[in-house]
Amino acid sequence: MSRLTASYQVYGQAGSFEKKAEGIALGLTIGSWTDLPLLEQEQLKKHKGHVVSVEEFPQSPHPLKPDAIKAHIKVSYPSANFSADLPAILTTVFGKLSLDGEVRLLDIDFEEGLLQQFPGPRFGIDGIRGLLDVHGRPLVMSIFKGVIGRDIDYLTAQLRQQALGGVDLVKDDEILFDNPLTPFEQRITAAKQVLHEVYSETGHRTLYAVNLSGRTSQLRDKARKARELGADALLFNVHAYGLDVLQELAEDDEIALPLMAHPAFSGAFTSSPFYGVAAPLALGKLTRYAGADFSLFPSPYGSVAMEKTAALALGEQLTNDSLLKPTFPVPSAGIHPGLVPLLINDFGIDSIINAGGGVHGHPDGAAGGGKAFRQAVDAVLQQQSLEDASTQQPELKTALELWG
Ligand SMILES: CSCCC(=O)C(=O)COP(=O)(O)O
Ligand SMILES: [Mg+2]
Repeated sequence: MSRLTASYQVYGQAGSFEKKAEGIALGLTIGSWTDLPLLEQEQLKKHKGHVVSVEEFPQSPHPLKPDAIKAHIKVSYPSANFSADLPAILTTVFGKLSLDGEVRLLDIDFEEGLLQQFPGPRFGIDGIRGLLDVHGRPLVMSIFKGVIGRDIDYLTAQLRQQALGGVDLVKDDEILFDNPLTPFEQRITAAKQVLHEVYSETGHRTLYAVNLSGRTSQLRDKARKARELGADALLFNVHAYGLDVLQELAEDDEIALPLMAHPAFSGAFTSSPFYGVAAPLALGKLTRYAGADFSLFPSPYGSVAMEKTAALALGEQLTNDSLLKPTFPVPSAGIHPGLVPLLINDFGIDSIINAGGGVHGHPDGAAGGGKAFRQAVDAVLQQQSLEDASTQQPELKTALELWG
C-alpha cells in the first residue's frame, strides 16, 4: 500500500523522541487501539502511521528551554487514510498536530502514484518563456505601485512606462483588489491595448498579471472571463485562499492561464523557527504541486528577507526534477539593480528578477528603472561587473549611484 511521509521538527529532552514520534503516528491515524478486541485491532493496524526515523541534534539546544534539544521525526501515513487532495493530506499530517505545542512541518514526501494526482504548473518555465519568446536569461518583472485610489488612465500610463523599460512582465500589486476606479475587467482590456501599442512601437512584448480577487465562489467565473477578455496571466494570493483553490484554477481548461502565486499571508504560518510549515514546503513544493507557474517569495537580501538556506531550498523545490513542470522562482521585495548579480548567482537563469520600488524609484522613472534592470542582467550574462557596464549604460549608472 502506498504511503506519504511527513518530516517534523520538534524540541524535547534527549531520549524522549521515540515516544513523541509514536504518539504522532498513532494520534494522527487510529488513535488509541490497544483496548479494542483483536479483530478490530487487526482492521485498524492497516491505517496506523509508522515511525520512519528519529534523529536527535544535541548540538542544537532550544534557545529558551535549558533541557530541550532539537530532533527531526519522520512518520509515514497509509494513503488509504486520506483522499488525494491537499486539504485531506494537510489535515492528516498536520491537522490537530499543528496546534500541539512546538512542532514544525518540514516536508512531505509524495510517492509517485499520489504525485500523479496533482496538476503542477500548466505552462511551467518553458511554457512561460515560449509565450514571451525569451530564452537564456532571467526574466524581469515589475509591479504596479501607488495605484490604489487612482483611475484607469493613471494605471495605463504607469503600465506604458514599465513596458517601455523593457520588462517582460508587469504584475498588479497584491493589495489592488476589484474597485470602482480600476475594475478587474477594465484593467485587463486597458492593459491589453497599452501593451499592444508598446509592442507595435518597439517590438517588445510584456505580459500583464491581473490580480484575481474576491470571494472564492466567484473566482472561477472571474478567471474564465479574464481569459475571454484576453488576459495574459493571473496573480493569486494563494495562501489567503488555500492551496486547493489554486489547484482548482490550475486544473480548469476554460481558464488555462499562467498562474502567479503571491506569498501574502504565508508569513503567518511559515516564519517561526518553532511552529508552522517550512517555507520551502508551503511556498515551494506544495505551491508547485497545486499548479503555480510562478511563485513569489522574499529574497534573502531584500527588504523583507527570508533566511538564505530557506530561500535557496525554496527555489530548489520549485525547479528540481519531478514528474511535474518546474515553477518560476521569483525572489522578491526590496530588489534593485545592484542585487542582480546575487540573484542570478543564487537562483540561476531560470528565475525572475522582480521589483516595485526598484523600478518606480529610479530617477528616470519606471522606464529608466526597467532599463537599469535589463542592463544589469545583460552585464551579468556577459560576465561584466555592474560598475564596468554602467560606464556605457546611463540608467544602470544612476541606479547604482542611488542604491549601490
Ligand atoms: C514579499 S515578496 C512580494 C513582493 C511584492 O509583492 C512587492 O510588492 C515588492 O515590492 P518592492 O517595492 O519591495 O519591490
Ligand atoms: Mg506587493
